[in-house]
Amino acid sequence: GCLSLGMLSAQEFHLQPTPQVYETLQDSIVLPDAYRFSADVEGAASDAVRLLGTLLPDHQEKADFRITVGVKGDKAVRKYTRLIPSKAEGYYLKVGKNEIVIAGADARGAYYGVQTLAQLLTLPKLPLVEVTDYPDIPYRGVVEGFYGTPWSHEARLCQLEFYGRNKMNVYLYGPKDDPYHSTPNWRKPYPEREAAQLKELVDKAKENNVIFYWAIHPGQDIKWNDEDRQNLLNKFEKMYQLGVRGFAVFFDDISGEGTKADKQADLLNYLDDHFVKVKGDVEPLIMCPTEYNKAWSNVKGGYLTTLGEKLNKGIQIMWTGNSVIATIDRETMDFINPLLKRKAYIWWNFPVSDYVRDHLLMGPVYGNALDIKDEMEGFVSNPMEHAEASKIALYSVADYAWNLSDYDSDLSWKRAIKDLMPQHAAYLETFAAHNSDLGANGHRFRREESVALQPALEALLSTYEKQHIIDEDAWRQVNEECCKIVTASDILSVSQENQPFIAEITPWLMQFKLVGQYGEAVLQMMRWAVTDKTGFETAYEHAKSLQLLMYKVDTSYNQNPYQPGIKSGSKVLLPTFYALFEASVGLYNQAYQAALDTRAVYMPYTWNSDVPQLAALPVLRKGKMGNVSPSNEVIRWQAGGEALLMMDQMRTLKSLTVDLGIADAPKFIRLEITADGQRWEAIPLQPVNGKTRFKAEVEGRNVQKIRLTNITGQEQKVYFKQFGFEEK
Ligand SMILES: CNC(=O)C[C@@H]1[C@H](O)[C@H](O)[C@@H](CO)N1CCCc1ccc(F)cc1
Repeated sequence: GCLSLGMLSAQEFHLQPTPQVYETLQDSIVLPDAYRFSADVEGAASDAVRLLGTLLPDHQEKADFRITVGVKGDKAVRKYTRLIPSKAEGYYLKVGKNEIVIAGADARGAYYGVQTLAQLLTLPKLPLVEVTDYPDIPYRGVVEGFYGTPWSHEARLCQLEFYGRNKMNVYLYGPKDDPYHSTPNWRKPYPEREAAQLKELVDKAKENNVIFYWAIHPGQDIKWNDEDRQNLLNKFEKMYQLGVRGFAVFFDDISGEGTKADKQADLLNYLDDHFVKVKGDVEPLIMCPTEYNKAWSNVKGGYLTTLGEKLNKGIQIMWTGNSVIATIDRETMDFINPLLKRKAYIWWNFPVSDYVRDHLLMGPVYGNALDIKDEMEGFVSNPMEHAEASKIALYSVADYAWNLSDYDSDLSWKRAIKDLMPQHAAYLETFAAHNSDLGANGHRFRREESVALQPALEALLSTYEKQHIIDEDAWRQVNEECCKIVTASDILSVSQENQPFIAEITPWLMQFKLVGQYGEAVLQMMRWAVTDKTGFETAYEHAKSLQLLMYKVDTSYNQNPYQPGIKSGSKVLLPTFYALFEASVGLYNQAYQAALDTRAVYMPYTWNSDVPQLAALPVLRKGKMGNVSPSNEVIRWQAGGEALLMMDQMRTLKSLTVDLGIADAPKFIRLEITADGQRWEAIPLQPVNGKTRFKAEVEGRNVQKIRLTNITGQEQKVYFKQFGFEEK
């Protein structure tokens, strides 16, 4: 089931999301078990009244403590009218000595007022407060819009309750890999079981005051004719019958006919005029454009301006920012809003990790501007396929979107962790602090990692590498953290506090523990490198065994075809331990005229390129296989640009495959190999699947380097879908 807010003590208490105006008076009360209730029960505040009923014991008529709930205009709250903010979803909340008042600007505002009261009721004593509150951004929430395994039904039910508590008011259902959402089965109605589950989600969303939008992704094969327009209308009608009252059309990640702006606009306007306006009880349409970020847009081509001019004013248009994965600032909004002739509705691609599937993004939500609350129509987060793990970022997205100017990314992150696991928050914070970066990736989007420990790690490494001495204070801090890492990993892995969450992150907990143990072993190696030969050798063997164990975890779990494996502490922690390992072995070899292998990571392949987007891609090795991680970005490969795969020594190949997402790759890209680094030999690319995949005949060839060069004399735009080889 879903988890409720854990007990919080008063001094650390903070309302979530941060209210606009919030005054705690010095005193507090104990809520009496009898109170008089006045509300227009059948009125607009019915959701608020229902939620309040779940929070408070049954009330009795005769009592002097009064609880009043209503919406502006209700008789019950008439005398508070001027205290109610005149902002959509706003509310006034007062806890007084003998009364509680919740007066909403509208129904959802009253509901949010009760959600805030619900947080106050978790305190040991109910503080006297006055809250005047309302959201900065009109639409706040989540778009389930990622590639990969869609969230489970249970996970979605839990998410909706989380959104209700955190005042998120939208959930857009648009999982890229749901066949009935996208090409070609968008035309088909859901089978009975899925339909029943969607109906349950719609009901759960309503219960939590979340608008459930069902999105359709027809663009890859839609025909611009009456038949397909009717197909789309029919599907929307089916979803309407399931209770859906919010609809979206996503035209992202498509090619061909479906990308035409005027056709898209005609379709959306038709749906607006003949479905939304006819039904009368459906939210304004949302659309995601094909050019959904600045890097991919061609303003002169007129796609965005055509949408801006042609789309009915009420239709909301999504935007991911200056690139696919980007933080949002004023410059971003100043670019797009004039083109769309309306405020863009931000689709924020974080913490989505479908392009770095071996990493978890558990760090703070930071980098979005705090002064752009009037520039956005909506702000929704595209999360990870790990629903519970995404809640850390989603909690802070809710916090940011409700009140931008008071947002503090680090405080919000700490609160998000406490909200997810109240009892084991300290352990979860240790885990989240070191599992936050994405690793090298085609979008070149990175996050900070191990922030608090960085100074000690840097001091320890630089002192040791430069002066061959141990900075004792740094050594102690790092050793303490390694101990915490091992402890936290074990305690979290058996925690009963949120089992679905632990199930999602267990492989990463295993890896994280090994990183901590590896750190401990390396710290011992440093300690004994020149003082205790036997002690060093034991620690060295232990470190080597832990390296192998980390490799085993990374090649056994999460073996998806995109970014397989399990990475933990990959940006700062582990690289520092690798460097300390190599330095200490170097010192030992010198001290004892030994020749231990200093290499920490056995990575025989190196990849680099003068094509910036290619240079950013990580190279992976698994057994005899090597490949460069695919890039989801369109690669702009300049004339003469080249990419090099270098082996640490001569190696004999068995096979080599290339897929650049274009059918005539051999015309653009030359593939060459060399055994001695001097003489290069071009190897022809032979089509494999009659589409965009090619193989090079390298069976038995001795190779030290492989080179790919753009030989067309001009820039080429290609995808880097696959570059892999196998050794004999
Ligand atoms: C607003 N819509 C999107 O952001 C679309 C997609 C999905 O939502 C995905 O979750 C997200 C981040 O990976 N986007 C990346 C797109 C990559 C991509 C790049 C080049 C391609 F050829 C295909 C896909």
